[in-house]
Amino acid sequence: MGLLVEGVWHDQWYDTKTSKGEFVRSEAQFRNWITADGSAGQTGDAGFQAEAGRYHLYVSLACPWAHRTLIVRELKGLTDMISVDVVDPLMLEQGWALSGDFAAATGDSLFGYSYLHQIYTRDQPDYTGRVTVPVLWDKKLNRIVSNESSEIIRMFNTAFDHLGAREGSFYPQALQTDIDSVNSWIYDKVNNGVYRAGFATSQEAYTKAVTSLFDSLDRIEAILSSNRYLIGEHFTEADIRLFTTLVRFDPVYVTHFKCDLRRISDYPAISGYLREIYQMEGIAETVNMEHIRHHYYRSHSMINPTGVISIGAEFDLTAAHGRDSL
Ligand SMILES: N[C@@H](CCC(=O)N[C@@H](CS)C(=O)NCC(=O)O)C(=O)O
Repeated sequence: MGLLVEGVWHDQWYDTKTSKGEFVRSEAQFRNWITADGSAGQTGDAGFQAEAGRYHLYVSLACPWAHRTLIVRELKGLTDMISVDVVDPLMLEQGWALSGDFAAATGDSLFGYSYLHQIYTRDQPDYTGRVTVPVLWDKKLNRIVSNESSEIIRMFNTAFDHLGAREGSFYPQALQTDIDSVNSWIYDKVNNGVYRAGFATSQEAYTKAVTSLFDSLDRIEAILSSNRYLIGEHFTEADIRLFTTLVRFDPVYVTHFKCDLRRISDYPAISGYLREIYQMEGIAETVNMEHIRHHYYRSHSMINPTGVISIGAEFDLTAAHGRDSL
């Protein structure tokens, strides 16, 4: 675990000293957008026109943020248009590695690099910042388009539609206000909340994060008790974003991140909802529990110095979900 400072790799854990033990996630720095016609998107440069075969994703199968991009790529039918490399599950002294030495890890098919930080410095030799997944790479311009998953899924959602992507939007115009509002508290308290609990280095910071996490899961349980999805009957990107956290919750976050007030299996509506999404066509193939469990338990040595992987609670994702009646 580490970061680049002016293009040089430094092995260091997150600094929580200046934030009273709170984990504060840094902003992603590459914020260009692929668009249908190559015009500039909401931020960044123009010139990233949607083209089949031009773009490449670097993901970790362990990472909930990268997982979102894999799901939208799959559901939008973009698997033949956008290629993917999968990093090794363990993120150690050199950060994300590309040895390919683990089932389903691919190595780097573009450059044969050993570490993801080499992709960052290939684009920006003096880059300062964290080296995170996902990374969306442009094979034509040899540049990083984006390393922000929330924006990558929006590009996948529409930019390739005229090239034959599957129809339908996970962020339809009429629902955008509702989706944005749900995303904002779920991001802060749940998606990032588990990390704020797990990476806290003070009791106060941990208690604050874990309390708002479970208050929010209670709120989600109430919503899902009468609604099939977060936004009524519409399955949207808000559900995809929540799913990638939920599927890691009982197997990892409960024990490894000390999110142990309740388990997802204690929430009937959320459990059914998690199962339903897992069972949607194409989703189960994006879930790799080996990568997930190896990554967390073996990469965060300051949380789990022995590297022992817990046995994990039983939870059958393939059991009947019972959500049809909603
Ligand atoms: N804002 C980013 C966050 C991505 C992120 O933090 N990914 C984690 C893996 S789950 C990572 O690569 N962490 C490495 C690090 O922080 O050094 C996004 O949503 O794309």
